[in-house]
Amino acid sequence: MRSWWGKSSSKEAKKKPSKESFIDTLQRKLKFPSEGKSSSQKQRSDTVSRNQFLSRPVSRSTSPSKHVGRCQSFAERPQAQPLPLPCHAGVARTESSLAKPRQGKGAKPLLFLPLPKPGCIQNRLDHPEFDGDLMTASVSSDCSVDSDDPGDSSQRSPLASDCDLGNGTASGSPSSLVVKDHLPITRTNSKEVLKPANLSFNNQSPNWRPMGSHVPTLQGSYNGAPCSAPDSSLSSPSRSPMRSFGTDRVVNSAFWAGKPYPDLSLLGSGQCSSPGSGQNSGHNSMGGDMIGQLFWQPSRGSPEYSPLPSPKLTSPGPGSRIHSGAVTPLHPRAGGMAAEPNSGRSDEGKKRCHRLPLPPLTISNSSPFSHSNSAATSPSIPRSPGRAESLTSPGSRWKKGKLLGRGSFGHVYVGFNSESGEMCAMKEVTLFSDDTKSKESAKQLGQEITLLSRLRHPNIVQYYGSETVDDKLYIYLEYVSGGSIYKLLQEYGQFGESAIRSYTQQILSGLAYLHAKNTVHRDIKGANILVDPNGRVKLADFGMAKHITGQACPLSLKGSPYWMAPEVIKNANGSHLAVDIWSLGCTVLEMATTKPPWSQYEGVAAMFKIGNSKELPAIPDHLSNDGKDFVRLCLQRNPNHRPTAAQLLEHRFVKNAAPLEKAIVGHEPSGTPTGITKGVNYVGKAPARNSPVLDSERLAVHSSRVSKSGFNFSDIHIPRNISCPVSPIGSPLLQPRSPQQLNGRMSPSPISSPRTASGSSTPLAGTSAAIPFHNINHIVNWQELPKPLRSPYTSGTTSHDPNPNFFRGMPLGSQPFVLANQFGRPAQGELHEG
Ligand SMILES: Nc1ncnc2c1ncn2[C@@H]1O[C@H](COP(=O)(O)OP(=O)(O)OP(=O)(O)O)[C@@H](O)[C@H]1O
Repeated sequence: MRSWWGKSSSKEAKKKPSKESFIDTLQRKLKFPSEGKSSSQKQRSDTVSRNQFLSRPVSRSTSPSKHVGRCQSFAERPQAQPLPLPCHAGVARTESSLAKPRQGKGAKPLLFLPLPKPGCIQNRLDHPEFDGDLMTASVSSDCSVDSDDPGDSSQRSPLASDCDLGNGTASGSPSSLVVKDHLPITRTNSKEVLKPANLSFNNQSPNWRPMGSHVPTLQGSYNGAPCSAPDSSLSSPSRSPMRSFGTDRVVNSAFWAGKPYPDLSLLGSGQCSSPGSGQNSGHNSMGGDMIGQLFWQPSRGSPEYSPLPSPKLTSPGPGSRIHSGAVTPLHPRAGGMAAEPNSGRSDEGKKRCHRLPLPPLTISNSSPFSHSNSAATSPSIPRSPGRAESLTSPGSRWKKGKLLGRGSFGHVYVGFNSESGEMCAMKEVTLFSDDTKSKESAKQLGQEITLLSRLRHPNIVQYYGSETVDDKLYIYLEYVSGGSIYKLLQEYGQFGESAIRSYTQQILSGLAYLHAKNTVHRDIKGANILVDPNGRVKLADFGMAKHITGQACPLSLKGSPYWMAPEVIKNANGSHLAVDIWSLGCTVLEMATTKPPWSQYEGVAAMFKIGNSKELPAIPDHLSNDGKDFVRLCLQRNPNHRPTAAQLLEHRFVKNAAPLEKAIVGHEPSGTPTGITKGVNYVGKAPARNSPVLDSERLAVHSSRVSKSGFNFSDIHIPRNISCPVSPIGSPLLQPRSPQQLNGRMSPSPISSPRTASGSSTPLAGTSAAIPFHNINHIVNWQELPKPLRSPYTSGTTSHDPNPNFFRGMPLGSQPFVLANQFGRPAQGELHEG
């Protein structure tokens, strides 16, 4: 599969010299999508980042990767230099150091995206400046994601086009679209955005600015210094003095101002791990350190590979999970000045300076993790010998843990912060140069970042932040340990109706919130809906999501075939939001039967069926009448006839859905019925506990239905012992089931892989089945589609295709020419009727 992941060493060797240019190319393409299109855009591009990138070649030329063989011991690598002595003056985070990073050798610019504090996420959402900032970013990036005002499309930026985040239908220029979507990533690499003058948050209170500037950083309105922990590229097991920079510096930093990180002086880690050290960990999916990640084949660090451990490096064993950039030297631009005291090292090019992301601060008041009471840092916490070093690490950073799953564009790992004890999901994507899929990955991830950073809802996976480290992009997300609905279906079979009701209600809740923000997910399906151990459902994978404006435009061919609405397949004009409702109906059927509708057909045939026939999919008899009615409402071919998500929340099928989360005795505030917060009906107690301040927008979204329904959980008896199809295997500490353990109902899938805890979500992600998108261009008809692209639900399908996500994320121009043939439309770019 993903040939772009696993490149041979020789390939890599060839690539390395051009790696820098690839980044250049990538950056250029991402940042200057519209170069040549208009002088103003060009000028903007120049202003934003061109100058900054001019320094790249220098640093690139000194990339350690060029000098280090993949099997070379880490200790033998050129960058394994003695750690510098602490020098606060030299490492002070100053604006000037940000704006004028050292341009010498090794001054490799990094795309640094510090993590926001969840609290600041909240703050940001509560601040109108946030929207303004997004707006600014949108304008400067030609991104259609403009207004962030939930439910108020009237306030959307007039400059926003109706083009997809990833499609750019308005422009009609695939290339430009791709570039636009890269903005959130690439802009962060611009030193321009680091200048206070460009900051949208200058007027923010100091208490809000630091972390709150993170997301805007993604949007290009960066304010303050990056906040990630500095680290050293040196993988000395002993703590580096430079990592113990004084708290005063941190406290004085504008970036850190107001940030409740008294332990900032502990940033950085003295932990050393080798690229192969992860092997010592039974559940460590990523052996080695960040260097290993960065300069070894990405796949080598994953559990499915066997990286050679460096004999010269300490292998902390189970605790040797990789720091996010734990051994990556700080880059001066990435606030790396903090760890580049004297630049005394002669070989600056060997420094891979970037700061590590901070963990998300505790969102929930009830979170067992807090920085003042961190279990992870408690000396009373028993630690295995292998973890001791890890846990005593001073760094507040994420360590890459086991592999959770693989998607089309990257791997998702558990991230663990040994300082706070918190976990996250780290989505890692390697950005190779002139690789079509790499660009597509970056684009999609950029979209995902852009959208996710604006969302905050208990039924939507929370975005924490992102950063780019060399050729890898990391997105830090709320960790939802139960896995996807798809995976649960594969492992446990169809859901009972109570679970379906509850899940559907929660999906609707998330969709209602999303749609109120004029955002359509466009890829609702079981594989993109995660479940936590309490049965709380979270919408995930916003790579296909799109913010829509009022302008009408043909629907883009985006999504997963079996869940695609007819109007999408037919490229008809229609309500964009309604496509999610159709997909939800398909997902309900998926939960009820383990398969989406029309799964008896292979992909394109199914699409043809969906798009051209008048048939409705079969609804299982065992579904209640309410359930059947709900599905029928969702699967109305005329999108205008489909109820909205908010309306569907009033449907009997979901209205009385029982929460699956068990009550925690003594934790509920008196007088507040479980699941009800300020009149907002949620399944579970997430809003009350996980969101100190509920979004007014969310309240607005749901209050109407609550008032209409007058429903109160206290009015009914809610069984607490509902069988919850939540898989404990989602726990990062548990091993996935072996194929033999799976019952006969399930079709083989990557989830059976002993190396993958959760199912890969797309056939393209299959180990050997993935087809680079550009290769799909050569496919001329369905029969030529490789097996993995065929329906995973039909009998003749090979087993390694867990998800019929055939055309998901296809670059423009590569989208179903097959469909073009089928539907008589031109086979290029977006397929528009007429
Ligand atoms: N926040 C999360 N918490 C727990 N697991 C997650 C999380 N995000 C993703 N995963 C796991 O990683 C797998 C791949 O993630 P995801 O689908 O988001 O990647 P992707 O590259 O966007 O894939 P695709 O775009 O093909 O759907 C998922 O199937 C899921 O099992």
